[in-house]
Amino acid sequence: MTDPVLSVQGLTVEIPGRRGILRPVDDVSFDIAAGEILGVVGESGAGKSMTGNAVIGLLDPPARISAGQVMLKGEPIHTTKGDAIRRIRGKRMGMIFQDPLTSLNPLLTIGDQLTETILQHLDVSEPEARRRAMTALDDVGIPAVEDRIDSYPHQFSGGMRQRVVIALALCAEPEVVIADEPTTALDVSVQAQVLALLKRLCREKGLAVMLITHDMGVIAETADRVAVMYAGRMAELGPVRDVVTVAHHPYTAGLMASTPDASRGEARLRQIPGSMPRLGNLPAGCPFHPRCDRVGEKCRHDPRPDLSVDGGRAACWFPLTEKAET
Ligand SMILES: Nc1ncnc2c1ncn2[C@@H]1O[C@H](COP(=O)(O)OP(=O)(O)OP(=O)(O)O)[C@@H](O)[C@H]1O
Repeated sequence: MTDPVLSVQGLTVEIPGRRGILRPVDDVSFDIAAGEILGVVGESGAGKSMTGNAVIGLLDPPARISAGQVMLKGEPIHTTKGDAIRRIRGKRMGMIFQDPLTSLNPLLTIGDQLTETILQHLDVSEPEARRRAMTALDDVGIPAVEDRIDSYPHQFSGGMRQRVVIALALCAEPEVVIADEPTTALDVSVQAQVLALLKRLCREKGLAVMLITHDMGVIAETADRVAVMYAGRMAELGPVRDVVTVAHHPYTAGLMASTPDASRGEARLRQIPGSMPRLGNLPAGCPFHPRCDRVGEKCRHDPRPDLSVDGGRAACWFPLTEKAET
């Protein structure tokens, strides 16, 4: 891989609670290169959003980064606070959330919101900012931009609003984009269009994109590499085409099996039995072991192995490429 734009190493987030310290993100590491989409996938509560929020400096106290580092083009940003992190967030890292209405101000036209953001982060004149706002809207496929730029968010459909949010995240020309369930609130057909747009912009603008989703289908369609998370830790990391062909971690295989393949007309899902353990009540050994059909004695007692950089792709004692313990 060329030098990564975003490098996350050993990232750990802690939340002090009445019954002790919770670790919603535990020793998570990944890199994202320019023009690459890393998909982060897992069920609800896996720690995906918390990872994204930690990377972009948006953790709500008392949650805090307790270990590890976040490097943006080799520069550590995990200790950056206040105005400095706000500047990085607007200018160098953009964020796209699930609900476009949380990112848009209902009282301002989309043109004013874009122009304001551009003026805040780029050293350009007001007419130039307005021109760039138009280009940004054009880039995300808003038709008849000249007629729509002075419209308010509620005058757009859900899909078009999410395009505006993408324009807003990209208008200050960031290097990294974190998209947290960007299409979950949209109809399936609109979802595909918005994901295709994100992919095109990632390639054209050389963005490093972290795409957070619970949907393996979205990953298969959109991402280049995938990080599978379970109970705050990384279960598997690898190129999407390898992972969807042969999952190494039983949890990844379970996620794949519960994703319907529309091309084969599949509708019924085979859900993974059981549910993700609560953070304050993690089982001993591998946290996935109570749900795992390959569980061996080791899994009940020994912490799961680390992901090894070369060799093992999954944090599992008995990955699917090896014979299960009998
Ligand atoms: N303030 C908090 N105090 C205690 N636990 C928290 C707090 N905020 C989040 N958590 C827990 O942290 C874990 C990770 O949450 P996170 O939102 O990152 O999961 P996620 O994978 O993004 O799931 P979802 O898709 O539902 O958003 C969850 O178990 C959640 O209950």
